[in-house]
Amino acid sequence: MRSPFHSEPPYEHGQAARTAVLLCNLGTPDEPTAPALRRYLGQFLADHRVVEIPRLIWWPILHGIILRVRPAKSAAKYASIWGPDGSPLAQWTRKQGLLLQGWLGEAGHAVWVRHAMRYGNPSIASQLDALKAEGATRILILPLYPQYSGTTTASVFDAVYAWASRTRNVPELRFVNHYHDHPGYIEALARSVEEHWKAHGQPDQLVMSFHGVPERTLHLGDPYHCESHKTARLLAERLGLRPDRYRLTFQSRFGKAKWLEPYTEPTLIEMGRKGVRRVDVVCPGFTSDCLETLEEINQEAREAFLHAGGQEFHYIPCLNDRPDWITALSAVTQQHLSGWPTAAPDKAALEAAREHARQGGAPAGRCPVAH
Ligand SMILES: C=CC1=C(C)c2cc3[nH]c(cc4nc(cc5[nH]c(cc1n2)c(C)c5CCC(=O)O)C(CCC(=O)O)=C4C)c(C)c3C=C
Ligand SMILES: [Fe+2]
Ligand SMILES: [Fe+2]
Repeated sequence: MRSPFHSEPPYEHGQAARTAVLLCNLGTPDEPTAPALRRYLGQFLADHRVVEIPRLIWWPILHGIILRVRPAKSAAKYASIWGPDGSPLAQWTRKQGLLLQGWLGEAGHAVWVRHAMRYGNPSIASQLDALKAEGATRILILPLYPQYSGTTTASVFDAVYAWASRTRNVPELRFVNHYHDHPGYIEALARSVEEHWKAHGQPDQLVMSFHGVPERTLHLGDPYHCESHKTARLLAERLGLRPDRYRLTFQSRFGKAKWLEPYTEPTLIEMGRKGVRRVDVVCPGFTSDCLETLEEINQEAREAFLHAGGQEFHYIPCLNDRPDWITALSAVTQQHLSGWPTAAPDKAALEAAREHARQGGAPAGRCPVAH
């Protein structure tokens, strides 16, 4: 009989414990085309965390109507924001991963950073497989959503649990729920607004627009509404804005149900009609520019405000690759890594751990590496 010690991995000796961070974002289509959108929306809108309608009712609507009509319309919107390197959300998320890896390295942590998408590519499962194959034994799951919502954060966690349920040797896992009130995050937001104001002066009103969710999620206990309000209050306080100088609104409503109010675009139209001359819009819940900020806010909402009588509309970009934002992400990461060793492991032990992962354990009843 095989000795139980044969399957004991080399990192048990403490030399090759390897810590990794998986930055998780929502995802985006591979191309701005109707077929790519159909694949992406098919995966996204089938998630019961996102649409909480019983399958029996939702499935015919999704497959019979939405996936026939929406892909072409959404593809045209994506085409209007697509860059030379693809989807802005994908580009910024990739860059944030690389920068965070560098920042953590400079702070003396030998931590791997990868990024993954909840829908589309690279998937959470494929990136967790890759980290494990590289020898990671401890993984911090860091969603790129500062405010917790069951529709986003918990859905990322679901994907991690689903991967873990199919994995024999599960690494140690930690999860970041939120950082909506983290001083580094608030500071980065405040500086992004202040830099804009330094260059362009101040507006009559600052609109802080967050992605919406159905209102019923608030009554069912989802903290997203409250966390968005706390972020907005902290940002306003840090900017020294009185309550009558800013508004919190919710955008991107989907379907006919009531979502969190006030809605962004109707609020901007009302402001334009009431004679507000200039508004600046910032989207603190989005950590990367994406369709919802570049098209819905900077194109559609801009036009709606100006058409309603507003004179000047300024869109303040998301945190993207701002150094103060990467510093904040690095601070959140370091707080959550506390107690996990992050020193560079012994090279030979690491190679042994990788070999272990490559061999898938002890295929011939014999452990492939020496302990
Ligand atoms: C169907 C319901 C939706 C809920 C609930 C929802 C919550 C939610 N979404 C984000 C962040 C993003 N959403 C983005 C796009 C997007 N969102 C929905 C629907 C819901 N979102 C759809 C159908 C789409 C796709 C575009 C479209 O067809 O309209 C994006 C942009 C992705 C990109 O590729 O650029 C982001 C980011 C949050 C934070 C959130 C809840 C808090
Ligand atoms: Fe969304
Ligand atoms: Fe609330």
